[in-house]
Amino acid sequence: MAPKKPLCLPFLLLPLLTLLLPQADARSFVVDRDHNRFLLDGAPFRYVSGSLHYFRVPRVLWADRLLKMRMSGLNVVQFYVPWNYHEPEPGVYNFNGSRDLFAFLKEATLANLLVILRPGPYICAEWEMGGLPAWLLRKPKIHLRTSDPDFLAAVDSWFKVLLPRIYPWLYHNGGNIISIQVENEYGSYRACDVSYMRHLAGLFRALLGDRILLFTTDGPEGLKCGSLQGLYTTVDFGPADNMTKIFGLLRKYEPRGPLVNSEYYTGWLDYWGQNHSTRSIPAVTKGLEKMLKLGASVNMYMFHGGTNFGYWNGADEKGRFLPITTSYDYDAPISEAGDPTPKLFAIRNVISKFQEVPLGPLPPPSPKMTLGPLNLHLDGNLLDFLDFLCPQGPIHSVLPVTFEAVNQVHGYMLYRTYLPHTVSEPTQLWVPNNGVHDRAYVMVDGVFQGVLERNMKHNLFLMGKIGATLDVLLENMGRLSFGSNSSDFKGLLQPPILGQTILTQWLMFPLKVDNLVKGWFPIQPLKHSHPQTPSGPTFYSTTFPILNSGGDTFLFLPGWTKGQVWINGFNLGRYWTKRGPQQTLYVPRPLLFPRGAHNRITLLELENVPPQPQIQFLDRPILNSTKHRTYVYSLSSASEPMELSGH
Ligand SMILES: CCCCNC(=S)N1C[C@H](O)[C@@H](O)[C@@H](O)[C@H]1CO
Repeated sequence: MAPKKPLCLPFLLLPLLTLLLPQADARSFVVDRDHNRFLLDGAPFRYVSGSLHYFRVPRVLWADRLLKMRMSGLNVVQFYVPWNYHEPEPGVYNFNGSRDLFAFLKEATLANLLVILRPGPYICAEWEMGGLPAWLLRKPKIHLRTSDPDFLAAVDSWFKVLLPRIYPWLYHNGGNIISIQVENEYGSYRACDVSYMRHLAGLFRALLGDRILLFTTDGPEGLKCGSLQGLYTTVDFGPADNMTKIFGLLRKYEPRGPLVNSEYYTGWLDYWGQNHSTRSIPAVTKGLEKMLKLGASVNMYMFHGGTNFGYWNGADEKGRFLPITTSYDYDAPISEAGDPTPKLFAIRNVISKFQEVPLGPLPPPSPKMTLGPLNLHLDGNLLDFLDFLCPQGPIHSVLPVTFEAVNQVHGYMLYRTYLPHTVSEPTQLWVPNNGVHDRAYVMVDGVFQGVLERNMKHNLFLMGKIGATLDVLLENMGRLSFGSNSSDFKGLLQPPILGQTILTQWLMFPLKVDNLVKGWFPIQPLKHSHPQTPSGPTFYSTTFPILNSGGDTFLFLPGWTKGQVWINGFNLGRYWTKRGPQQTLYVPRPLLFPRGAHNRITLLELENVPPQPQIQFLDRPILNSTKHRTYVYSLSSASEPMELSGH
């Protein structure tokens, strides 16, 4: 629903009223440079905003999260628009269900929250490829985030679809969007292509008109290259940063107008294999109070983080490739499960010193559910399902090709060849130039040999007879969302070498695992032609009813290694119990069928299953376990876990 038209007064009354009343229809949000503030409808306005990403929360929970943000004292919600979430293929658009951006805008209105929109085209956000669609890489030489004509053509095409749909939602048109960000921390990107930024600014102006406030956001080191004449300059920094110094730097770009921190970090992101990140409540509230005392407008990043469901996590490059975890809890004021935390109440208390906070209690934490342990049964080795996973059959090439070259965006692709000679002694298999993007699971005649991993594990040793089938399952762990200026292609980027032999003649099977899991389970594989060893890529599943009315819950996979989970066909995301720090996956209650119906859980375990293939549903998350442990929780949620073993 587009916003309502302004009230239509009987035309005889209007001239009189416009003389008597301030411009009743003069909806406006502007910068007042004379008084270093914003004006909303002509009155001084300071926003206290929070980031919530609709693409990380099931649609049925949007209203709940936005209400909690409003009740926390916020008056604005800030969010990105991921291009790749809405244009999965060139010219194919999806604004449905949990991708219905306009339904989210309406929910924000209903929650009495104004909106700061950040449509990119690049958004970073620890999101797959920073929001850019992977299909851009089908032109391998494309220069992302520059005035490369191929890149700009795709950007123009996308924004000519999106921005006209945004136009009615602009505040002065009756909507709730008060400002729009152009690009994202462009000053942190080595290209520093000012004509690209000018192109974007011109496109936004052409499609959104000249009244909407357009702005940029950069870290302090990025202001030089990220700011642009005609776009309001804002900055981002966290509790530990030197606010006086940074705002002083900002004043070099915006000598007058309100100070704005567009991303005040309330927590931080997590990487698989690194320690869980937190930010202390005193540090966060101290910095917030100092900014509000300065009269600054602030957006807290994140106020509610949510989850990287499916394959949507991104990755950073900090010395090595670091994929982001499935949980985007971010140690945010509202937890991943949507529960108010002590940090929220502390922030709410600070806000209440500066502006009115809605009366009434915050909604309580949602009901939680424990269940299990549940035994999972073996459905079959992934190789047994190849006909279902790749119904169109393989692509042949002398040398292996990338995911992008065969239009495979997410997930997995199987690379198959045959041993050109017998290797009767353990012989090294490796891929030159760190060319495994990102993890490879190696089988010989269906028997799991081990793993190769980008930056981490460059070789393994195997034996086999001439003509034996060598299968290399490649996993895309999420494309770089920050740091690298190069395109993050996925798959085998170089032909593997066995001993001294470059392996050629490859069959590539792009795998549609989600279609299989959604469609046919439990299916019986056509043949169990592969040894049913509980190692290597294997499907497990079971069904289960929920007790009484159920609740939110956290899937715990003690003893499992790494893989993907689906519940009732919904791709819950990646687990990596062995590496951590995340040990549980958030399961929103709405994903589960009510009491009596049977829910189905399916796992694709990529490496090794525990001796007893069991799972549990806990009533609390485990996000900071840096050791692989095995716990058994008693069914009563009050008890602490008993640690069975540490290894
Ligand atoms: C390790 C730094 C990753 C770069 N990202 C940074 S600084 N951030 C700024 C960026 O604009 C935002 O989208 C988020 O990505 C945020 C971190 O949560």
